[in-house]
Parts: sequence; C-alpha cells; structure tokens
Amino acid sequence: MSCSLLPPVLEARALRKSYGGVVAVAGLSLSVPRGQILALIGPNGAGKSTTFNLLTGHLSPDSGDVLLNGQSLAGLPPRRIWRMGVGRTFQVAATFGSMTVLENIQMGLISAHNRYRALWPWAGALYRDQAMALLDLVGLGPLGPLPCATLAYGDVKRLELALALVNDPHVLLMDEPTAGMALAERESVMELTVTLARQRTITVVFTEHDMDVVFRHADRVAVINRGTLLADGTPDEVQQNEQVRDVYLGRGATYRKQAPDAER
Ligand SMILES: Nc1ncnc2c1ncn2[C@@H]1O[C@H](COP(=O)(O)OP(=O)(O)OP(=O)(O)O)[C@@H](O)[C@H]1O
Repeated sequence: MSCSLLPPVLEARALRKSYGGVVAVAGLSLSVPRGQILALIGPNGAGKSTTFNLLTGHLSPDSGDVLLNGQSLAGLPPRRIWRMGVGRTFQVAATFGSMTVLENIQMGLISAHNRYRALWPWAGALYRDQAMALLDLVGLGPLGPLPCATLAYGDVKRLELALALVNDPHVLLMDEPTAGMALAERESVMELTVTLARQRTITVVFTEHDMDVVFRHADRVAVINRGTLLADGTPDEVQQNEQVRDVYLGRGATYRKQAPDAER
C-alpha cells in the first residue's frame, strides 16, 4: 500500500517524553494513512509502549503533538480520545472475569453509548443483539453464556478484540496482541484482526516481539530505537535495512509473508 498518497488518519509530530532523566521518546514523528496495518517494533526499552500511551492520551508528551484526522489530541483525556474513534487492546487483557462473555460486550456497548445509569439486571437486555453480532464476528458466539473467567487465553484475546470494536473505531492500537499464545493461535488471532480491519477500513498500529507475526501481517514496519525512528518502510525494505539487522533483527534473519502451513 502506498503511504504518501493517502491522507493520514493518525499523526505523531515530534513527540518527546522523559521519565526523570530517562528519555523514552526522543522526537518521534510518524504518519499513518487510513486502513494501513503498521507494526511498531524495536528492542526492549526502545520506547514502543510509551509511544502507544502518548497516542492514546494515557500519557501527555513533554512536547510534540498527536493528530487524529488532522485534529490535535493535546490535553484530551483517554476516554475522549476513545470516543473519537481510537480503540486499544492491552498486553494483559482487560475483561470482567465474573461476568459472562456476552455481558462483557454489553458492558462495553453500554459504555460506548454512555448508558452508565442503566442498572444490572435491567441493563441485561441492552445491546444484546449487537453484542451477539460482535461475538459472532470474532468466533465466540457459542461461548456467550459462559463466565469470562473460564475462557482459554486465546478466546480472551478474541473477546478483547470484540470489545475494542464496540465504539466502531477508525484506529485500533494493539499492544502485543499475540503475547503468550501458541503459534497457531497467534496466527489465527492476527488473521482475524487483519480481516476485520480490511473489512471495516480500520487503521491498525500494533507492537509485537514475534517477527514472524510482524512480517506476515504488517503493510508497513516502523522500527524504534532509543526513542527515535531507526527505519520506516515496507516489510521488505525494513528487513533489508543494515542498521535494523544490526540493532534488532540479526544478520541471518529472514521473514516471509507466507502462511505457517506452507512452511511445514
Ligand atoms: N514509568 C516509567 N518510569 C521510569 N522509566 C520508564 C517508565 N516507563 C518506561 N520507562 C523507561 O523508558 C524507556 C522506554 O520504555 P518503553 O516501555 O516505552 O519501551 P518498550 O519499547 O515498550 O519496551 P518493551 O519492548 O520492553 O515493552 C525504557 O528505558 C524504560 O525503562
């Protein structure tokens, strides 16, 4: 996908953030066009999570700005940014274990529609059909009545993906979406994410330590090192970048856009 011809949905402009004496993000600029799937990679401590938290408003930059569809998000609280269409999933899934799978999605929809005053059990009827449709979308329809705490880890990540869709986001930020999963599960969750993102033209930015996942699914890869962009381009360009190979990927590594089955 060509980056330059499409207008950016999300833009980071010269972002800087320090924690005391530690400079975590050191003047980072990045522009993400509509519908693109961008992987943000880099060594431990490079500044990926801090960048994510700056993009979602969970952290305020020391300087610089974040723009959504050209509008500055400076000073806006995370909830407001979420309402503007920036969804997020976390490294550790955030769900209510004591509620059923279906109720979790209903709670998300109630929150997205600002219906907080609706009290359970009366609220149990609210947004049921929409919640079921979202569960079906991520393949969890039959598990709707189960307590969330009983779900397998991969299903919790699917539930989290459905939860991220309750406010119909333009942009989805995913912090290590496949962390802690077995290979087959990683592939299926990532394929589902990409399929849904393409169907709904959602722009996805994800961090990931599994390079097979990154190079198989990303349209574009941005490499962060010491809080700045070391490289930014197509998966092939980034893979062939000498500096990236030295600092992060290693000299011998090659990753392909190919299904794991085809490699066995
Ligand atoms: N709350 C904090 N207080 C102090 N220093 C922090 C804090 N959060 C992050 N840092 C430091 O900022 C730098 C960037 O951290 P960050 O978590 O953004 O990197 P990362 O690329 O996400 O790392 P990882 O891949 O290990 O998750 C690191 O040096 C880290 O130790």
